[in-house]
Amino acid sequence: MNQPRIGVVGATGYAGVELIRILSRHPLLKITYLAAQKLEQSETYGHKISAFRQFGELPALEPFDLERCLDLCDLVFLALPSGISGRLALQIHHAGKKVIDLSGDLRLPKEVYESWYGLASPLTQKDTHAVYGLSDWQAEQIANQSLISNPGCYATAALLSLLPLCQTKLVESQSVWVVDAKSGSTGAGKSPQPHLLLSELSNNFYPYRVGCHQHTPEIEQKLQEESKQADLQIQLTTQLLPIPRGILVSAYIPLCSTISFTDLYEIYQNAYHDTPFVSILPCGEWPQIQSVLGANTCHIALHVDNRTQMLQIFAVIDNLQKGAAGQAVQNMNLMLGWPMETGLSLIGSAP
Ligand SMILES: NC(=O)C1=CN([C@@H]2O[C@H](COP(=O)(O)OP(=O)(O)OC[C@H]3O[C@@H](n4cnc5c(N)ncnc54)[C@H](OP(=O)(O)O)[C@@H]3O)[C@@H](O)[C@H]2O)C=CC1
Ligand SMILES: CC(=O)N[C@@H](CCC(=O)OP(=O)(O)O)C(=O)O
Repeated sequence: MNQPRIGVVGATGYAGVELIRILSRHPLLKITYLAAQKLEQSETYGHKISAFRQFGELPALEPFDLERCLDLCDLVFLALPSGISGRLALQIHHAGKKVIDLSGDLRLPKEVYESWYGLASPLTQKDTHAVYGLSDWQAEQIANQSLISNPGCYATAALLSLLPLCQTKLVESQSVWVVDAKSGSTGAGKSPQPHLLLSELSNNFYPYRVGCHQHTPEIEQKLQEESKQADLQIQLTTQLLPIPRGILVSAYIPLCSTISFTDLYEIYQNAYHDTPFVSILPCGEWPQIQSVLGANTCHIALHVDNRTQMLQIFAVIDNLQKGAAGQAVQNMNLMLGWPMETGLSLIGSAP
């Protein structure tokens, strides 16, 4: 079989570069199209992104052109800002190509998207719904699909932490689940913004978009679907850490019945027994962002507090890997019928 031809649009952004880092080592495909926006003319990728300086096997980086993208690709990753990405994803998909959209544009119903993102949704009534690409949770639903909406970074860490609870009777119906989430600065993309200056960010740490973060409905939607509790809510706090990469989610969940650590651990092990990318840590071990940097992995730790009748659940991911490019490549592997770990590292880069 010919190797599938793969394109990346948004190839100079943080998620795009991470995609190309992974795809350039993937054994079963050929990268045939790399595009961004602010380019006068085509140039070598290594000239623009110096980490690739000596890597001469990539196509030239071009200003995006839809016709060329359709001519040159069988499957396209869109790593573009929300508000731009979804519309292009639908155009490319309607032209018969497989698409993985990393933006928030196709993750939510039209009205919900418009109220949380403050942008016009690209969805119309007749659009095929994209499949939500939470690959470690629903690999079967992703296999052989042609339009995937890749989850948000906070949403990935939160959902991997919380979804196994949805199939138990451990939690109060109508309870509010507290999700305290912290991210490194690459989560905000590479566009210059004052709050991302070294002098603002270093030696600093603070919450942002409290009460209105766009991943709130994305997380609630999936939890409600899996628990069949339409009123389940989360209280999400997002915070900016003075590090470039990584997310730590700490979730606090009221219990309505008691459970031992061993039984809870078994529920989580069973939930992720099919994936090599999610590890449940043994009793008393706590996850560290450093352990997942550069890898498409998620480490989850559990604590049952019998004193307060609460569960504490902690998860770490690399926002650019499991939270974006790594999960997107895992989704591609599933879509194309390949083993889902193909081309993906299981080992973090730290220390
Ligand atoms: N960063 C992260 O951790 C995560 C990001 N995401 C999502 O992935 C997407 C990309 O994020 P990120 O890489 O951080 O963003 P960046 O701002 O770092 O990169 C955006 C990329 O899109 C390109 N671009 C922008 N507008 C256009 C256009 N009209 N036509 C062609 N190319 C265009 C930019 O090129 P140029 O510079 O030439 O304009 C750049 O290559 C976003 O939707 C984001 O929400 C999802 C999960 C995690
Ligand atoms: C640190 C930081 O700013 N992180 C980003 C997360 C980016 C992301 O995943 O956003 P989408 O929903 O558009 O994909 C944020 O909080 O908006």
